[in-house]
Amino acid sequence: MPVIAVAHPLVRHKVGLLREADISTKKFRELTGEVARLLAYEATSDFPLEKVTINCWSGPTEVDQIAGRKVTVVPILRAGLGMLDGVLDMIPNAKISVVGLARDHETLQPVHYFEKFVGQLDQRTALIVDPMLATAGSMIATIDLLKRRGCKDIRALVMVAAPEGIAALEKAHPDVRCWTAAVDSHLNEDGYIIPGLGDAGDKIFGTKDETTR
Ligand SMILES: O=P(O)(O)OC[C@H]1O[C@H](OP(=O)(O)OP(=O)(O)O)[C@H](O)[C@@H]1O
Ligand SMILES: O=c1cc[nH]c(=O)[nH]1
Ligand SMILES: [Mg+2]
Repeated sequence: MPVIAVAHPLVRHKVGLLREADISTKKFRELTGEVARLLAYEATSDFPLEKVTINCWSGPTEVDQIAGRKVTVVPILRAGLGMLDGVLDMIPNAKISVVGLARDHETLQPVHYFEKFVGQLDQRTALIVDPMLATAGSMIATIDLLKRRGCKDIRALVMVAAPEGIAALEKAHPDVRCWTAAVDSHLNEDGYIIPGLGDAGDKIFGTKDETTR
């Protein structure tokens, strides 16, 4: 099942708070970070462990550590930056790759304007972060870029997904799992998720567009 709706009560509660129409930029950023931490926790639950012996206060002791996994977090600009710190709180040694895409308001197609990837993508788990999976055009384009560079373990973390985007993502990349905090009803005629969050990028950056909030 490539799209996993996280049912944890904390996640569901926080997504509900994010939907308040008059939410402040500060509160939206804080909640986005908190949801990102919880999604990262869920999406890493199968990371393998290995035993190592450390010097504990009581003497040599065998403990678990994550087995040599290299991770790159991939925020999709701009809105993905709002989730970056939350994921890094959980995986502080992760490297960061950045993809810049902006949806054309008429065609809804993602327009590519920036990319900077870390090396050794063939050996890394990529955790793509973007609050919104609407048509999934931006997510599919980012996965295409990662796969072209040899990345094989690709996971996506989103806060709200539309059924249309889920279907498109499952068709284009059935091997990629996507964790979402909510699956919403549908897209409106402008490609916005209903009920959704409005324009997540504008809310995180404080560039509120009165027509989409
Ligand atoms: O699934 P899609 O139909 O591609 O839509 C989702 C994309 O749209 C939003 O970004 P936007 O293009 O508005 O850019 P921004 O983050 O700079 O605001 C959002 O953050 C996703 O990247
Ligand atoms: O609902 C949506 C769809 C795309 N981008 C957003 O920020 N919100
Ligand atoms: Mg936007």
